Amino acid sequence: MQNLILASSSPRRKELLENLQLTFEVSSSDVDESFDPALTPGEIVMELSRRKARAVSKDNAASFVIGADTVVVLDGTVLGKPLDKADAFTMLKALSGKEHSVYTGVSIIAQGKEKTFNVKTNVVFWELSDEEIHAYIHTGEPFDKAGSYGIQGFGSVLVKEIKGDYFSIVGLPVSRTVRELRNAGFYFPG
Ligand SMILES: Cc1cn([C@H]2C[C@H](O)[C@@H](COP(=O)(O)OP(=O)(O)OP(=O)(O)O)O2)c(=O)[nH]c1=O
Repeated sequence: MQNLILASSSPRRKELLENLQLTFEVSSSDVDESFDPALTPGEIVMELSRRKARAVSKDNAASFVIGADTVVVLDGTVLGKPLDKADAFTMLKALSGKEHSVYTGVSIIAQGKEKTFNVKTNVVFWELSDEEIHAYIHTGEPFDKAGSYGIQGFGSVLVKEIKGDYFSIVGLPVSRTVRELRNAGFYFPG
């Protein structure tokens, strides 16, 4: 019997895996999310996803463990989650009318083997008025999300174009993840 664990506290990642009707547990641990600023965004999300997966895998060596991490990158600057309303406003104002990249790293640990990859998706925002930004912040949606927006919610209205994998922006590149799980020996019926 194969055991799958999602090493994440993100309700969005849980929902994306649930869509596949997979049976899995959720187990997250507080890992240090600081990173070396000299790393590229792809390296950062891979490093953090690896830390999250390893923290859970160490006590669950027989399971398939998935860790993930998402950041938004605008003109070379890495944007994580906003600290407060003012920080969210600064991020959304900076993203307005521009194209940015969303990087999601995924780490799969299974039977002592580790596979880590990252997926980059570009997103173009409409020009946003200050009123629109304030109204969006008022929804409360930005606060637990990289770049201060959620494309799956009210944030969808801010987005003009997506170039790449929608699911990766939400926090888990589902198809690549399942393909890598299969490569690691996981049986996926779909
Ligand atoms: C850009 C974007 C990010 N996000 C979310 C995905 C992630 O949950 C979050 C980025 O933070 P992460 O640190 O990647 O994840 P997390 O803290 O939510 O969960 P954990 O570390 O336990 O796995 O931003 C959206 O939900 N929608 C979006 O459009």
